Amino acid sequence: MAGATEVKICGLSTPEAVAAAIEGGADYIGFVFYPRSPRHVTPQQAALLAKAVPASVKIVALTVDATDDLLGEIVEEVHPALLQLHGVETPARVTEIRQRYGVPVMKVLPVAGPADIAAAHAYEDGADRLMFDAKPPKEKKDALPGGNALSFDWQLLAGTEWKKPWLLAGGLRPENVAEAIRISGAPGVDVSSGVEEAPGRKSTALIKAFLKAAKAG
Ligand SMILES: O=C(O)c1ccccc1NCC(=O)[C@H](O)[C@H](O)COP(=O)(O)O
Repeated sequence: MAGATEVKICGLSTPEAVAAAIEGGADYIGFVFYPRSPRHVTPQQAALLAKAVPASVKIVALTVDATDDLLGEIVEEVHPALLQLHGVETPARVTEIRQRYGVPVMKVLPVAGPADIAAAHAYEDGADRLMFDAKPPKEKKDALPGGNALSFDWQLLAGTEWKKPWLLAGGLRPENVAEAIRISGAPGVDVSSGVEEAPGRKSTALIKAFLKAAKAG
């Protein structure tokens, strides 16, 4: 996809939101398998939603330190193109998951400062893709590992080089995504809260506006 920014719309849970992402030109759509999330879907619900997704749009299954049983069920029911690992999975666990299920993996790295960017290099060999997302707020004890509408300093990624394709996430919205791409140099972006009317409730208009702004950016 040289030249065009890849876009992932995450946390979809209705046929309307899935249709808006496809119509708007999303490259990836994400389903969240994490019961604490307002965007959580079961593998069976995701499998139904996935029926409307053309092969040109990749389905991403997002899990957080998932057990092998859950990963196996998701792979069997949903047939994702990518497993997004959003927990504290080690490089060894990332490699193990990739080998066990034969599905490419995207490891998410939480970022608050330069040390987090440096630490991400440990995942370059084992993961197929990387995603840099804002670190959850420390002061909020029950904060989710992602989907917090928080951004980090995009400049931290400017000029960095990676062996694998990567996405920028965290606090992106239709109004700021072009600037985020320009500053960070991100080849891909991901959004959840920035295309919602309320936590877990996606706006079809915001999904389309985000895609338009990111693809133009
Ligand atoms: O979105 C969630 O509810 C979620 C829950 C647990 C782990 C990860 C989660 N989301 C991960 C994503 O890929 C989000 O799109 C990413 O964190 C950006 O979120 P936002 O800042 O809300 O756009």
